[in-house]
Amino acid sequence: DNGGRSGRGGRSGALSPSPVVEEVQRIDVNPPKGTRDFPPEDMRLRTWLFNHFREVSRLFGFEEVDYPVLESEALFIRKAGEEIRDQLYCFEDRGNRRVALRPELTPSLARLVIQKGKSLSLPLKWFAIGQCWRYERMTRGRRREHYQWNMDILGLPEVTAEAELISSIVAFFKRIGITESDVGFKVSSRKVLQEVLRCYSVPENLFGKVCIIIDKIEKIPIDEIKRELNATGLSEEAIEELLQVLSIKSLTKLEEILGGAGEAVADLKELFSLSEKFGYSEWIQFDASVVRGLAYYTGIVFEGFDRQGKLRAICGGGRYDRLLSTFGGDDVPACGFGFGDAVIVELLKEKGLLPELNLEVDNIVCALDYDLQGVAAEVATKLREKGQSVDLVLESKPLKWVFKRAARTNAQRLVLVGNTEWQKGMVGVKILSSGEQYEIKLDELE
Ligand SMILES: OCc1cccc(Br)n1
Repeated sequence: DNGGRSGRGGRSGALSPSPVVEEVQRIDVNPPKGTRDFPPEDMRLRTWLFNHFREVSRLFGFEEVDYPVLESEALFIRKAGEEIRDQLYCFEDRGNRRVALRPELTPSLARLVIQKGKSLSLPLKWFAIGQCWRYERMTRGRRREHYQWNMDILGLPEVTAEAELISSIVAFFKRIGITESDVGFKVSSRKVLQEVLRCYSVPENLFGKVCIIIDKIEKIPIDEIKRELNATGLSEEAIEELLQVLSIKSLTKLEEILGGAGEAVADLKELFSLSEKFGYSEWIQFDASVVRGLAYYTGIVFEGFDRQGKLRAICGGGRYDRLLSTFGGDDVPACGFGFGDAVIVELLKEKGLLPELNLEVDNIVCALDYDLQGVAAEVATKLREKGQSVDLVLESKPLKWVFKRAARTNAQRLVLVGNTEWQKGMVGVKILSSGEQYEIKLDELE
């Protein structure tokens, strides 16, 4: 069915009017609230960003993995009061199963590692770039989906794993022109909190909840923080001491307060020493107030921030040694990070570092007469088999139109198939940047 279009060489694209035109209500052509389309120019930037994510992951010897966007809701039900839980994009499917669009990738990784069990050889280094979802009341007009790059190392209890992960993020920043004067990493350890809470014999099961409250320290008033901490059962004294410790910005000071025997100080000292060896010590700073907003972190935590303080956290991660056992699996030491696709673009805009990405095509091939459409297809196929991209004009168009399209698509070369030349087995070529033009035998066309 040619859709009512006229025959060969006729005006293409014109549909013969249907006999009865019923009034069709126009659908909402915007994507659902909080979601984005990626038209070509936006997709070029996303592809550019993801290619850097992938190249860094390759340089660090990580293997790519992925999981379903849809997971069992149970994977994300944690009782620590996390925002990610309150905003879970969950529903009951037609089989009456409780399911959710993943709000993060780490629980899926844990699920797959448990599923694979002993067949996996540790340590494993996996990376993923996946779309993650949250259902937030649109009052705040924030997005409901973003793409996250995750890198995770499982099976390594040593702090070298965290040091390697931060190194990979630094490598990414450097590739796109971001320096340590633009961004830094605030680094701490949840063991700092643990050691303080232990002094006040706070039960371990409160640990996640306390962390989630403290993660809000810069987002809600301090009195609200104290009230919520109090509501978990912490004494006034414990709360005061906790807030004191959280304001510490130097490891030396931390050691004075906690003593030198604890794991928190030892881990952090080792990380800062490794950062010298990795060559990114200028990028990181100790900041005891960093706890991150996910309940399952158990050790070192870190977050990338813009030094101008204009943007939300760029990325974040840490150690989560106990996550697998919360799903009934055997614990495996683990650490990883998530890096969203939105804040980084805001940062690149701020810094004037957005790349110029234009559509590029090597050739535009056009038959000057519709009878030569087959020959044009032959030319296009030959060039494509040589690895050259070809925008083949699939209809009869005036040369003016072809030149206009060549300019818009930034075609490097125009190949014209015309009767005169084709009688001699030749095609016409025009190099669009220089204007140089010549005839050439088809089998000599490179
Ligand atoms: O960073 C939290 C988050 C999770 C899912 C989707 C979006 Br947008 N943001």
